[in-house]
Amino acid sequence: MSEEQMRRPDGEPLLELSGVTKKFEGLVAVSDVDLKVYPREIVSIIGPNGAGKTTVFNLITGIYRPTSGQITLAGKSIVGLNPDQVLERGIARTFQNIRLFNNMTVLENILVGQHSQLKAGVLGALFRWPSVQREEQRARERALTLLSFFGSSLVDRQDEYVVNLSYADRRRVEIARALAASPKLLLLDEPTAGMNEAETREAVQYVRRLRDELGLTILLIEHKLTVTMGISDKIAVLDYGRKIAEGLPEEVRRDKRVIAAYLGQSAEESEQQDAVSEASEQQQSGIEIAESQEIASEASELQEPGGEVTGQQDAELEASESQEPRVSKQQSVIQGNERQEPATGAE
Ligand SMILES: Nc1ncnc2c1ncn2[C@@H]1O[C@H](COP(=O)(O)OP(=O)(O)OP(=O)(O)O)[C@@H](O)[C@H]1O
Repeated sequence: MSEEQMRRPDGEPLLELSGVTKKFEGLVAVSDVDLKVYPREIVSIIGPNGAGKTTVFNLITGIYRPTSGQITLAGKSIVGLNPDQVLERGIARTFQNIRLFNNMTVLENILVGQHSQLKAGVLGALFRWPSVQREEQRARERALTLLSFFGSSLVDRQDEYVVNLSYADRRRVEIARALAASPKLLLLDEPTAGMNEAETREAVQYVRRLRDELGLTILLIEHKLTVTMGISDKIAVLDYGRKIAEGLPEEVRRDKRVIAAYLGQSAEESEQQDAVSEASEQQQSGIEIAESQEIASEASELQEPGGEVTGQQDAELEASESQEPRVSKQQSVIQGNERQEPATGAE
């Protein structure tokens, strides 16, 4: 029995990608990727900017349709489903750039997430039939239960406009909204982006609790390697759209192809770019964190001795995560094009 078979969790994969390829005209964004995610696993996808991570998320969630290959959830194909249908099947996600309704309250945002599960029709909502009122009451109670997963502070702020929340709180609300759809599989796109060290530590804990207490299976994209290494059962590494490595965090950390994929520039260049990118991220989120503290602490976390990866290599690895995309022109296309290819009906 191979090592992979020995440590493979029991049962069938919840999510399986087989030979998935996505081409955008001349560009192969994702190339022949295989990935199995078993129930209750936390699996991370990492890779340099432009490696294809977000495209994989967009393929799984029906924003894009694979050029070729198969994607199954619990053994059934989800290729060709649109994003709402994928959500109904049990895959919810959060976004790298938080997508909440800023002019709605915390509670209202969660209620929107439950919308697809409510039965009240237009007439019922208009005339406020008792059955509708009862359903609304249940939805509110459930929304509060979901918020309480993150402690009492968000429950206390349920009537606050989302725009007034800290960046970390908005990320929590976004996860609570994703949970409102009762997913089996949760896709988290950079769940700790823009967070300070303490918030990041807390986020790591609640990602674990999502699995341990709610039984969710989690696939995440995360740029902070300290987070990924600490939290993942398995890590898949993409580079130029190809999966170049997959395995336990320790295996991936020592993989020569992975190190080579990350080490494209000098540590000094990387650190400068990292500082600029961290600063703009913090500014956008409105969080005032001493950028130097963040960088210093990231660097010190990465200075653990041992293994084939030296402290410097590791710092370079971390720093290079924030470099500009390799294909910056195309990168700008992503933002505008993300929804330009709505998937058609189910296959
Ligand atoms: N809609 C699109 N049209 C054309 N090219 C695209 C589109 N979406 C993504 N790409 C290209 O596909 C490649 C992979 O992009 P993707 O956003 O998936 O990478 P990533 O690993 O998520 O990067 P990052 O870490 O910077 O978010 C990039 O070269 C990108 O420019």
